[in-house]
Amino acid sequence: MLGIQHWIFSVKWGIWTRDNNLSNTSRDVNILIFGQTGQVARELAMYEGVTCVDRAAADLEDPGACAALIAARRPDAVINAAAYTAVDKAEEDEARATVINGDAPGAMARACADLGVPFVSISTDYVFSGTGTRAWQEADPTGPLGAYGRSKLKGEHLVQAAGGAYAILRTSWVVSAHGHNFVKTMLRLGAERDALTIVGDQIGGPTPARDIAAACMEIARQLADDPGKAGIYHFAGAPNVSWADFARETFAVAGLTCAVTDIPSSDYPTPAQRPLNSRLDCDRLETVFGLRRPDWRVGLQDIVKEVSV
Ligand SMILES: NC(=O)C1=CN([C@@H]2O[C@H](COP(=O)(O)OP(=O)(O)OC[C@H]3O[C@@H](n4cnc5c(N)ncnc54)[C@H](OP(=O)(O)O)[C@@H]3O)[C@@H](O)[C@H]2O)C=CC1
Ligand SMILES: Cc1cn([C@H]2C[C@H](O)[C@@H](COP(=O)(O)OP(=O)(O)O[C@H]3O[C@@H](C)C(=O)[C@@H](O)[C@H]3O)O2)c(=O)[nH]c1=O
Ligand SMILES: [Mg+2]
Repeated sequence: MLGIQHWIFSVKWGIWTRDNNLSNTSRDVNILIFGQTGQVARELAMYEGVTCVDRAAADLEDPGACAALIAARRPDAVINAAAYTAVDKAEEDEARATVINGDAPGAMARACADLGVPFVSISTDYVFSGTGTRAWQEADPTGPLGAYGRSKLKGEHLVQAAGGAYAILRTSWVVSAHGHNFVKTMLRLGAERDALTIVGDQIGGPTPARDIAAACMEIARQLADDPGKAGIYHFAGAPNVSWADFARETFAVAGLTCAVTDIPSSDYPTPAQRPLNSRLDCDRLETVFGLRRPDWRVGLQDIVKEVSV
């Protein structure tokens, strides 16, 4: 049930947006973010009115503690930007990944539903099997290929089951100037090597963490106004590319000379299998929230600049 708390939040945010003509957060609004060091968490930390909690303050291996923190702090909204994201390592550590990516967001969602405040949780293209070439829609059947995808899918199910004003934002191929990601790996390898072989048969939308943070903030704001918008949404950068082409574009932007040869996924064996088709159909998010796919080539310019300074 969405109660008085929810109503106050909606009014606070409404006043801010009217006065400032900005789709941004209010000084008076208090948004709790799980995660502090991660790619998306670091971008969320740039907003006013947010409090990021790290592993020491809230360990997702203890879902009950995460829920208790929400109940004690009574925030106006919660965004979960913490997760077990080591895709290959998850294959041998599935129980831990499942608590962190499954049970913890479930507990957070229930605590938010009890308080009557919006909850935004981030999920992944890896909940899909990757068959075909059509872009995945929100209602398409899931079929994760590995432990990470299965653990994130459990999180989706538990968040949905909690009810409340939730949004599950499925994104893909997150990149930023911080933490571990493909762009940073390519900037390092591209400076060391003359040539690289990169998989060319996995296709998806690279998504700057900064754009994900902005989307999460806007979704939380709109959910406060209209909990009827609760649901699963896709959000990925455009245009879709292969990892090989993404590497080429990264080298071009960075001015690095490194030849890229396309290889099939079968020539790049990893403990976890990745989906070949990671294309996400993002129309629903645009229709309901007015949020469009960001052009990752714009974000890439910023990331390369920020990494090299
Ligand atoms: N990275 C990607 O390519 C993609 C990510 N996603 C999803 O987007 C979201 C954000 O990902 P991203 O920013 O890349 O994540 P990162 O891998 O950059 O960061 C993960 C964050 O989670 C925290 N964390 C991990 N385990 C715990 C724990 N037990 N308790 C508390 N905090 C913990 C980490 O903290 P610490 O520093 O202490 O380890 C870190 O802050 C996640 O839900 C992820 O599944 C979706 C699609 C693609
Ligand atoms: C370094 C390197 C990678 N690759 C391939 C491996 C892989 O298929 C692809 C990308 O490598 P990564 O290690 O970034 O892949 P990965 O960690 O699986 O990335 C995924 O992370 C999780 C958290 C998600 O949710 C996904 O959306 C996705 O971003 O590039 C090469 O082909 N050659 C190389 O030299
Ligand atoms: Mg990775």
